[in-house]
Amino acid sequence: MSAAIFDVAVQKTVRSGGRCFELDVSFKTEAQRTVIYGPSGAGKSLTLQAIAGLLRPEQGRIAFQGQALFDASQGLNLPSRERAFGYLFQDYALFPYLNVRQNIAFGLQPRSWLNPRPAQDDAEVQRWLQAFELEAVAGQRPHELSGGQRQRTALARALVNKPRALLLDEPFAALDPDLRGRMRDELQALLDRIKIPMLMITHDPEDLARFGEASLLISAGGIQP
Ligand SMILES: Nc1ncnc2c1ncn2[C@@H]1O[C@H](COP(=O)(O)OP(=O)(O)OP(=O)(O)O)[C@@H](O)[C@H]1O
Repeated sequence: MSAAIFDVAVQKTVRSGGRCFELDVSFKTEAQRTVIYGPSGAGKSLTLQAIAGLLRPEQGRIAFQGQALFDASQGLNLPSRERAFGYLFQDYALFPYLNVRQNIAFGLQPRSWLNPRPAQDDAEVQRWLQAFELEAVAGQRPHELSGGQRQRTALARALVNKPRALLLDEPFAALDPDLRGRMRDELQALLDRIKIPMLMITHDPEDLARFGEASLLISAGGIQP
């Protein structure tokens, strides 16, 4: 029997301004494309951050294709970089003072001066500039881009390091409805081409219909049965 792509069972309590939110999510998926769907404030982003290694749960375990990434009982917490996932933030989180090419190159693993980046890394940046038709705007900064170009830049940054899986936080929420449709087509074509597992969180039923080979419903911090 093959290992699940994602096998997650974690708990975390977050507190802010006197409020307390309990995340207690547990799911296992064998699908290449999984969508976690739920309302605002349900705990979607916290779940994705825990899987990416950006948020440390208090309890539980996270495994990817049979490899443990986090295991509280064993004190294991693989750093985000070693998990090697491509992460697309809801607001894209592009660096405003870096141009498109530099933003994409930022996704590459940092290397020391003793171990400089090989030339093929620049070829990788070039490859994604071409793939997403960003060459013409490669020297422009995020505020000089359209919404679609910003999203493609962020996706290119997530992909340039050849991630083992793509984690997408509301990838289309910042786009107007027209563009949303087009970018969904683009993502679908991309996933068909690169064939890496994808985990998406969204509150948009259209995303669920389109990408939810497996779908999970989350509300009030937990996955619903
Ligand atoms: N860093 C944090 N510190 C404290 N509380 C947080 C933190 N991040 C999120 N929360 C709280 O945890 C709850 C779940 O947040 P989360 O961002 O996971 O929701 P979400 O389902 O992704 O919502 P949305 O669709 O609006 O992005 C919310 O009540 C939020 O206020």
